[in-house]
Amino acid sequence: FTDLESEQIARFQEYLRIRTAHPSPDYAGAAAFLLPYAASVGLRTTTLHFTPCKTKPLLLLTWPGADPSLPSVLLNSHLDSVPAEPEHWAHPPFAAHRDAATGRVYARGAQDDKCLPIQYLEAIRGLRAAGFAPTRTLHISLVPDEEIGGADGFEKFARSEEFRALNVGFMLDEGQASPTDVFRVFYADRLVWRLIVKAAGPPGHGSKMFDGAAVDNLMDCVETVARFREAQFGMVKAGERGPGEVVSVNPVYMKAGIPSPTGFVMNMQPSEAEVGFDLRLPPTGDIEQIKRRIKEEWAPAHKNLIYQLMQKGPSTDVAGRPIFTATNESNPWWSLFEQAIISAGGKLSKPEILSSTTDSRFVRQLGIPALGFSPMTNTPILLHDNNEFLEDKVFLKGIKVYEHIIRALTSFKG
Ligand SMILES: CSCC[C@H](NC=O)C(=O)O
Ligand SMILES: [Zn+2]
Ligand SMILES: [Zn+2]
Repeated sequence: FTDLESEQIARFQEYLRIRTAHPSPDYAGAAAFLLPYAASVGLRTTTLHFTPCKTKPLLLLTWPGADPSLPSVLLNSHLDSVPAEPEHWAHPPFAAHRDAATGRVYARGAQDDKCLPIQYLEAIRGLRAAGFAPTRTLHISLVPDEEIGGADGFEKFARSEEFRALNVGFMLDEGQASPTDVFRVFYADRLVWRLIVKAAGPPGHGSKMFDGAAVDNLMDCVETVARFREAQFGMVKAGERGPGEVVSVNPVYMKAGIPSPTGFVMNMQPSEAEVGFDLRLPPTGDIEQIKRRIKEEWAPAHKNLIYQLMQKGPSTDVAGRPIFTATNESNPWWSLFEQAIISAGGKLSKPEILSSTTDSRFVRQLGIPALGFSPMTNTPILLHDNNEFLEDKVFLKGIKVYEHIIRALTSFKG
């Protein structure tokens, strides 16, 4: 590695060592690292707050363009990470250990998405060194709380006067790693719903066989949902649909039983039981059809089941259309992005729907085009997983890719 490359890897490790994982992300630590860093590459910095306690900063970094009248380009990244269970990791999740043999940097957030701000800032450093000056203004937003839904983060930001004033024409946000040598890009997120089903039934002796116990009723629900899930997953396994193109429904918690000092009472069948599902639909998915299914098949009242269905985030854009970004000639930003990847020597896969959810949805909802992209090829998908890592060479290559992307997007005069 060159001296610069070694420094870039060290900066990545330094950021990974700041504990920005939930449930108590060190946002102050992240800001104390990122703000002077951004200033050192010549960016203007601002800190916004959308909570009264001011514990959730949103950092805004700006590289002014020669023509501030043109809509700007926004690069986004969330500051927070999901928690890690250190006992299941080969290396401590906040040590950012670099394995000398493989170059893998292990840390919570290595892929999701703490590589991004370092790559953005180092790309800007590289472009400045090459004498490049943007025509359009470039903004970077570093936002809190994406992993918990963004209510105090991008959701409030997107509704703010400060956001409107940025006059954003296009946004790039996180994507997902690619196990092959082809870059992946995402033009939509799925819609997020939460489903809670509660069962009731007569209690009874643990030894008694009878119909209609609460757990019996709940199992009916879980089995019906499992059959639907198998059919959806089957289409993914068969390669007929991408993972973002089907409805996913996964049980995420189950609750039943009568607690006792040593655990649960073992010889009583409880009168209540409950299950929670994470439910996701493609942006064009038919929620009315799913609602009918829940009412008639998954949680019918005649089986003593009641349910709550809650939507998390928007289901259409401000004009009432499904939320996705065009990936054809109708969207000039798409062509610029595609060309930038080619000029960086990369190949791009067919645009996909992301199976999970990002802050992009708040921007797309406003009718502003946004793509999900994380430049990580030949990398296993380890977001939210144990032993999350990113290889140093892949990380460094990403910096070069962003140089091409930033150059192309901020030079667009159309
Ligand atoms: C309710 S929005 C939740 C956002 C979250 N994002 C990343 O994992 C997700 O579950 O996809
Ligand atoms: Zn993420
Ligand atoms: Zn995540």
